[in-house]
Amino acid sequence: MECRLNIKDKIHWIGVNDRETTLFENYWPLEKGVAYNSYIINDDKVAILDTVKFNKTTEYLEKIKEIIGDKPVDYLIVNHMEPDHSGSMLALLSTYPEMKIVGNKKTFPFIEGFYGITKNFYEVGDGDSLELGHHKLTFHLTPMVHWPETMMTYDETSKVLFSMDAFGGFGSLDGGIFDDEINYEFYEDETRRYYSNIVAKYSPMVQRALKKVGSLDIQIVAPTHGPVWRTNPGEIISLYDKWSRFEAEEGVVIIYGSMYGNTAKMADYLARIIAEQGIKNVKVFDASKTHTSYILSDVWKYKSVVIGSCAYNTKVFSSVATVLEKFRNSGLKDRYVSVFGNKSWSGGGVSGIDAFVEEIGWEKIGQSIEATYSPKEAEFKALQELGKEIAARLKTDYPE
Ligand SMILES: Cc1cc2nc3c(=O)[nH]c(=O)nc-3n(C[C@H](O)[C@H](O)[C@H](O)COP(=O)(O)O)c2cc1C
Repeated sequence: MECRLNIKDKIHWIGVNDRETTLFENYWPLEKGVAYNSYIINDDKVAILDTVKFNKTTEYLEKIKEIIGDKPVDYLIVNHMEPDHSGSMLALLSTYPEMKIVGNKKTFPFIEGFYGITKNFYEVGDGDSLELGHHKLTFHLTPMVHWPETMMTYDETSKVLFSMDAFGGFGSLDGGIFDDEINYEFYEDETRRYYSNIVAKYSPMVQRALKKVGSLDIQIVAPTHGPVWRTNPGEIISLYDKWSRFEAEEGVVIIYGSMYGNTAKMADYLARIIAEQGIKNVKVFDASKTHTSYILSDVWKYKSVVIGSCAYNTKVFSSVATVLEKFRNSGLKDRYVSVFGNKSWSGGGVSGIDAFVEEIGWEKIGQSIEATYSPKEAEFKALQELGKEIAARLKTDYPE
């Protein structure tokens, strides 16, 4: 992509696309790639905001050179130290040895620990400013969104918020880089998937950060992944606000684990009942087929969750157990939950999910339904009642 891509005034996007890495953090699928966004302000002083992952360093350094020619880079502003953004730092410092590395006091131990760099540090505190000539940057410390050292940088001149991973999403930038140039629905989904997978555990800190930058006049949100939000920055800010308050939409996510189809049959039956009641957003996931990444993203979106499992060596089936562990770790609150499953002797699946429900504190709808060998008349009747109860609750919560 054109490396001179201008954001505003003297600010350029110098990010890169990564379509080779298959798993983000070696866990979350990147079916549509990811972009590592970096920005350069080519003012009297040259400042770069965050770098890119190490696998893209050569391309990245070329982009910088094309913009600034023989000028040196004066500052590298480190909003976030995760290696997908700091991975080219050492190469950048080797190319520009006089460059000052700007961070807060929590940033520098990461720099030394990861890269052995101990010099050129320029420490800033909350509210400090840095003049580049025309542009004036201020620093806003936003710890634990989602690492200890995280901060955001605001350009007072151009009203751009460099927000690091906050407001970022999966998906490479395929030509379109601004919110008015892209398929919005795709990037909204991928941004929610990124939020629920990567940032969500720290939702209370996200709320704190939103309050902190809420008084700024933000005309452009420039995150380190996903689109740059220039036409409607308020949209992504309000989505983040909604997600970090655990606000949900009308809909049901049914997740099941099944070896021989009996639990799957119950899931499909329940889905049909709920749809018959007029609930349009009903998603059914086989936990053994769909990566937890996508399930978590939809559970972040919809209010009602139904979890089903066969009994497996006295426990919840392994693929469902993985999903439950991710739910637990994500800190998600305020969901409805219902439970079903199958056994052939003393069980373990349904009782395991029940223990999870007890622990996570979501509101339970209906009684747990457990079939033995295979679901029969009694279980189908119970599923009918459950489906109606879930739908009725949603209709009350989300009146048309
Ligand atoms: C490897 C294996 C382990 C099982 N462990 C248990 C168990 O611990 N307790 C139990 O009641 N049933 C156990 N079962 C039986 C299944 O849970 C039962 O047949 C159930 O109906 C399967 O549901 P499904 O068709 O959705 O896979 C086990 C079955 C298999 C194949």
